[in-house]
Amino acid sequence: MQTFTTIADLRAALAPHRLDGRTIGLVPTMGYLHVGHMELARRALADNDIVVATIFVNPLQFGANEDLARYPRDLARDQAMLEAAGVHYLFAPGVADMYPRPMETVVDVPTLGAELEGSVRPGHFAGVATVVTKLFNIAGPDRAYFGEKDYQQLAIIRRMVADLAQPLEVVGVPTVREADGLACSSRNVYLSAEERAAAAIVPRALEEAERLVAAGETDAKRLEAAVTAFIAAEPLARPEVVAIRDPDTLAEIGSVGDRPVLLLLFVRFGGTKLLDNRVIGPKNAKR
Ligand SMILES: Nc1ncnc2c1ncn2[C@@H]1O[C@H](COP(=O)(O)OP(=O)(O)OP(=O)(O)O)[C@@H](O)[C@H]1O
Ligand SMILES: CC(C)(CO)[C@@H](O)C(=O)[O-]
Ligand code: BAL
Repeated sequence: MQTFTTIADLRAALAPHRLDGRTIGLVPTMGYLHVGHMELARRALADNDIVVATIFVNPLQFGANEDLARYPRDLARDQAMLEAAGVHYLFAPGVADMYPRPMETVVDVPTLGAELEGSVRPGHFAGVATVVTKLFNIAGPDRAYFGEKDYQQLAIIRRMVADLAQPLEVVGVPTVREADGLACSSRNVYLSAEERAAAAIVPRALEEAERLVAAGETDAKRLEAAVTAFIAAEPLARPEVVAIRDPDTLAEIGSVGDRPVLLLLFVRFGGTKLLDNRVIGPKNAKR
């Protein structure tokens, strides 16, 4: 595997592959890799001739009081994991490589980006949409891989690709979990031992919601309230977003049980945010 830090070097390496008609899969990440990221890489390797992973902790998507400076980083370990998996190229630019000047041009997502996680992270999804567009422009992939764990992010990227006719396929990859059900996440390392044990409440809340719907709950607001109370019963957990939405449009919906609905959770443990979600209903029946 070759690692590049400049846009020009990555483009030079990919140009001959494109000329020879090889397909390129892109796996964008912020690094500190775990088995969830490696599942994206595995899928990309299965579908494409050449796979490019990217590691960039993107300042544009962090709010002023967020964890940009302390975001976990370990490039040598990440390189070894990607190399062992068979990834062909790693693009790991510095901030000056990606943003040599302040960005004048950005991709905004004013409606989808303002709700749910966006309501507690203003500007976050515009930062994501902008960097992902730039990574697409740099690598020119045929397919790009994103985790379903970041459901709103995946929905926004799908919408962006459609709205802007970006010439690639977006592939969503199911969430990889720890033994107790907690979704793998780079930020899990921030959790204290007590918080890590308590965090199992998050996937259990998804199970609880599924149980309530199976038991006949039909009202979205009542279900949100019940799930919020279930999470809040764990003293270390602060539920910030508990929302039932349309799985495709993320629009609010009133009733559950008659069609698949998205349950999206954003829960804080101390200073750490954890995300999870599940599509509940007929669409999810075989999961
Ligand atoms: N458990 C997981 N299963 C599948 N994909 C995942 C998982 N965790 C993250 N991803 C995906 O990996 C890509 C890169 O995510 P990122 O580097 O932000 O990792 P992360 O673990 O989500 O980090 P954070 O803890 O900062 O949210 C995203 O598309 C994300 O959805
Ligand atoms: C897609 C992404 C790499 C853009 O910075 C980031 O938001 C992430 O890791 O999910
Ligand atoms: N995993 C999404 C990237 C972020 O939280 O900034």
